[in-house]
Amino acid sequence: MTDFRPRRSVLYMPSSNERALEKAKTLPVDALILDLEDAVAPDAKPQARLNAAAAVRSGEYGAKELTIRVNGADTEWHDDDLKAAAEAAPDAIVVPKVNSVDAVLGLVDAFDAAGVPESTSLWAMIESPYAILHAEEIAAASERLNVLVLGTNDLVKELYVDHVVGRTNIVTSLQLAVLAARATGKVVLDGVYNDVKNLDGYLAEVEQGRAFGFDGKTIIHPGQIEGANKGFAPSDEAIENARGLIQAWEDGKGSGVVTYNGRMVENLHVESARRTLDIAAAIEAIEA
Ligand SMILES: CC(C)(COP(=O)(O)OP(=O)(O)OC[C@H]1O[C@@H](n2cnc3c(N)ncnc32)[C@H](O)[C@@H]1OP(=O)(O)O)[C@@H](O)C(=O)NCCC(=O)NCCSC(=O)C[C@H](O)C(=O)O
Ligand SMILES: [Mg+2]
Repeated sequence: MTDFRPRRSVLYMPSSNERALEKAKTLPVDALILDLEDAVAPDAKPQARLNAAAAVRSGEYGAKELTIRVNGADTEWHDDDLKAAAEAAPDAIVVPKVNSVDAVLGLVDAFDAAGVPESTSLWAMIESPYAILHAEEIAAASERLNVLVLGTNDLVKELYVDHVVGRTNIVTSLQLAVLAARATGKVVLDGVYNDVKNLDGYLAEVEQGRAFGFDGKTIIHPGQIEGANKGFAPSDEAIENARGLIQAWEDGKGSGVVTYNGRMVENLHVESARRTLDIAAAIEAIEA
């Protein structure tokens, strides 16, 4: 696995909230989304834009991946947001409501026109029924797009449904997004959990997202960081199992069938075990 970057916990923060921007410097998240969109009132957008750009340029956020969420391409704020982001050169620009291949291609052109450096990638938010149904094409539309971000609040709104325990009414959407990411080699991040005081409900959703195959979770409050960091990292048991399985495979070279803990081991299991160890090593490196 090359170029793996942990994105277990990806924290949104309103770029208008200077206290939160300051606090985020010390929070143990893998990535930050400095928001200019929904979390920022229209009047506050110009100052939020300046704050987000200053935060990226400050060099005070350690190894965290820094991204700026601009307002959507069809809004009056988009061009100014993109210009400010281009100058600040974050790791990625997060664009909301990306619904089609044409939208991705338009954004890539807009990035070039605004002078967004090549080192800044595009994270596309998948948050409408149409985007879910076209997630694979959207994900494959450009090399520059490396992360799909689920916008489950907008998705629930667009589906005319409610937020329900277990997310039973959007399971198909979540799984289609994961399938699209895996089919195209992109990263995929789960949506946010709004009830910031309900830790048990949040942890259940982390576990569900991990089980579905998401790479990490977008979050909205510092109290959600630990759960995501733990939930999207290989457990001690998984690491130990991966090491043992690889050892059994190496020891058994030349013999026909290898077993570990009573289970058949094939090359594909060894590949999964190596992936687990690579992820664990990447997490250890950023936490060192
Ligand atoms: C949800 C909140 C409004 C709650 O805020 P608050 O009541 O102030 O929380 P606390 O008092 O418990 O905060 C404790 C301290 O933590 C800091 N804090 C809180 N949230 C953040 C944060 N996101 N980043 C950094 N720091 C944060 C507070 O400043 C307190 O600090 P201190 O005073 O020093 O102790 C609030 O959490 C919040 O605004 N969260 C982010 C909301 C947001 O960004 N929403 C937009 C994205 S979600 C979305 O819609 C995704 C998608 O588009 C979709 O459709 O689903
Ligand atoms: Mg949204």
